Amino acid sequence: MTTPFIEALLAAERPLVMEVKRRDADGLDLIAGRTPADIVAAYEEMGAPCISVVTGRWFGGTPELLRDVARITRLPVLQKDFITRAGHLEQARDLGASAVLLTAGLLPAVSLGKLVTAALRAGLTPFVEVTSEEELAAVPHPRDCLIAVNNKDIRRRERGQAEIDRSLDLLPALRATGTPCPVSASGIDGPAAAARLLDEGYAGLLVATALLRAPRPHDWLAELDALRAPAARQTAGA
Ligand SMILES: O=C(O)c1ccccc1NCC(=O)[C@H](O)[C@H](O)COP(=O)(O)O
Repeated sequence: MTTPFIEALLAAERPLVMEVKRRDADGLDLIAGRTPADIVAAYEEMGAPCISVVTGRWFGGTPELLRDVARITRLPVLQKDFITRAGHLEQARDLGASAVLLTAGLLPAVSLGKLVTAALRAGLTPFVEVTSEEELAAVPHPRDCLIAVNNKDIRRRERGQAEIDRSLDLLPALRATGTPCPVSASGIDGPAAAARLLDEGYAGLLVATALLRAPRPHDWLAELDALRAPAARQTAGA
């Protein structure tokens, strides 16, 4: 089963989930005086197939930020927060989310299973983040989930260096689950890392800090396009 969030990403020529996030892992401002509407308009203009909104407090988010973004855009919206209960899923849907982050490393396997099932029943795409094969093995219904490898460690508040090799190493295991849209998330700091992940076979990437900090985001994306292998560009969005 695919969902609007997964379909949008799979159909995109440049499959980047572009994120609205108020603060980086060190608490530094990422917004620079822009409104959520400014950021969403820029992302839409740059061809984002989907938008992510961090509502987690560590990153300066609030539920209202999700509601505001979902009201402005017709693109499918992912909520990134510490979702641990079915009530959070209802709240996400009421605020306008199409997809919800479920962090495998923070949830006991039983809870992850219940939340994936409840999200699917509620019409929400489970965006399940993993950092290891053990966490991946605990993801139920992988064909119905979007599974993402997080290159950072949320238990360390995403501080420190990203490990892009984690995504590269885990890709065969992700594919073996049958998940329709493997995604690499967090710490993708420039066009070179993004191009490499897409060329290696990732169907989508999630990027916040690098795009929000880019002095000229269009140039960032143009460089990504130029770096991607021609064959990969042809098959993307097919
Ligand atoms: O990963 C989580 O579990 C999490 C939970 C609650 C709020 C945010 C969470 N993660 C944050 C992110 O995943 C990053 O914002 C996202 O991947 C973008 O990373 P970056 O491009 O490095 O800003």
